[in-house]
Amino acid sequence: MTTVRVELDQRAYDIRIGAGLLGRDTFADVAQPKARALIVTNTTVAPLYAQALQQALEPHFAEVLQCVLPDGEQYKDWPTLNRIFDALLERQCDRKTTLFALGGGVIGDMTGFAAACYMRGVPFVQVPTTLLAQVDSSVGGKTAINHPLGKNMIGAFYQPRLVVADVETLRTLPPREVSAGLAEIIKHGAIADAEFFGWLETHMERLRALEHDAVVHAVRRSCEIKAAVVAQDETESGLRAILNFGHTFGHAIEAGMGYGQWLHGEAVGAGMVIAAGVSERLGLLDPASAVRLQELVRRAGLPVEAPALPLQRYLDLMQVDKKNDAGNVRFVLLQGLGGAVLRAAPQDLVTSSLLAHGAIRDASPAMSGPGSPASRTAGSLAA
Ligand SMILES: NC(=O)c1ccc[n+]([C@@H]2O[C@H](COP(=O)([O-])OP(=O)(O)OC[C@H]3O[C@@H](n4cnc5c(N)ncnc54)[C@H](O)[C@@H]3O)[C@@H](O)[C@H]2O)c1
Ligand SMILES: O=C(O)C(=O)C[C@@H](O)[C@H](O)[C@H](O)COP(=O)(O)O
Ligand SMILES: [Zn+2]
Repeated sequence: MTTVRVELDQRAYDIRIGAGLLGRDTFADVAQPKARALIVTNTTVAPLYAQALQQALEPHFAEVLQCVLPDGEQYKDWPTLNRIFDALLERQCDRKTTLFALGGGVIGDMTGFAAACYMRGVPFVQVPTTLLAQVDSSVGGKTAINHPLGKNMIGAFYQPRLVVADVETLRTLPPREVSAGLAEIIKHGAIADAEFFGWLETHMERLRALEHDAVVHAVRRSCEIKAAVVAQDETESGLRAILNFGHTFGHAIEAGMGYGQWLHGEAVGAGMVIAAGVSERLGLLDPASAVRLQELVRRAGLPVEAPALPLQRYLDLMQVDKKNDAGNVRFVLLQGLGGAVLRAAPQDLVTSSLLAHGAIRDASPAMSGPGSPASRTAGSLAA
């Protein structure tokens, strides 16, 4: 087992990474022998891993309960979140109850948000079982549900007490979900560590085959990068926004297509390519580096083209983004490979990159001429 520490003073916590951690005594230091634990999971993960976690927790808690939710991004919503509160209240769970998020990012984000709200805050532990959740969503305390008009729009910053990433659980993950996790790993290299980006170029096939040493290295390095950013800027007043590279376009794709159609990691993959295109057009990123990023995304099994929505639809969707400032859309752009900046970008460059990567220009003159809806949006996008 290897451990990464998220340094947040009184709320610092460990990320434990290794094989077989669910079957070992990994949870002793979050034990509450007189209190209850509630495992929150979904219909796909429960039959695979809930029993193992139940057994690992039983020696440490008075009672271990389970709440099994429907599976899918489309259930990251109010009614499904309420089912966690129903489970807690039906069993009269008190404020010592610890929630365990067993699953991918959807379960992690919802369980964390439920833990932040229930009785104004109860402890929670992340037990991520997807690659994406192990390298990204289980770390850093962003918790949320989606709104039809925007991704992760209702939520809280609320840190877990512990993260346990058992890489053995990845063996049952469909290849498409492995690729989705690789998107966030590539993101970490692209924004913060050019050497790691180069390592990913060399080891992409080993990662897609889930070779143990390669996976542990990628999970660990991703967690180190994310933990260092979160420790400096927990609530995204500045630096933390770099973790959103690819997400302005990615979230527009997810919401625009309907949650669950494109996986989050797929949307981020295409979103990073489009954001690199904007960076290149602004002269922040050299063309060869933009090609390297696109090629690595493609080799990860991810789309490098956005879905063919009308350009104006993309521009409208991007108006709903937490990074926006007084109506100005702000993008995380690459400043060379391994560096990132948050800034607005001229509309024509954003449009040009979107059109180069799949968005469709509306053929109607009324939609594309001066004074059209597209050109009105231009004003609020300008730097
Ligand atoms: N909080 C954050 O910092 C953060 C970071 C990145 C992403 N996210 C959020 O995370 C979500 C995406 O997470 P995700 O990619 O894990 O998707 P997900 O949670 O939907 O899981 C993907 C699929 O894999 C299944 N699954 C999970 N573990 C499995 C296993 N071991 N074997 C077989 N199947 C398994 C799930 O049931 C689901 O069908 C999005 O909602 C995104 O917004 C949050
Ligand atoms: O932890 C962060 O900060 C991130 O931005 C990580 C992202 O990969 C993740 O998708 C996050 O949920 C996006 O946050 P949001 O605030 O843009 O919803
Ligand atoms: Zn993400």
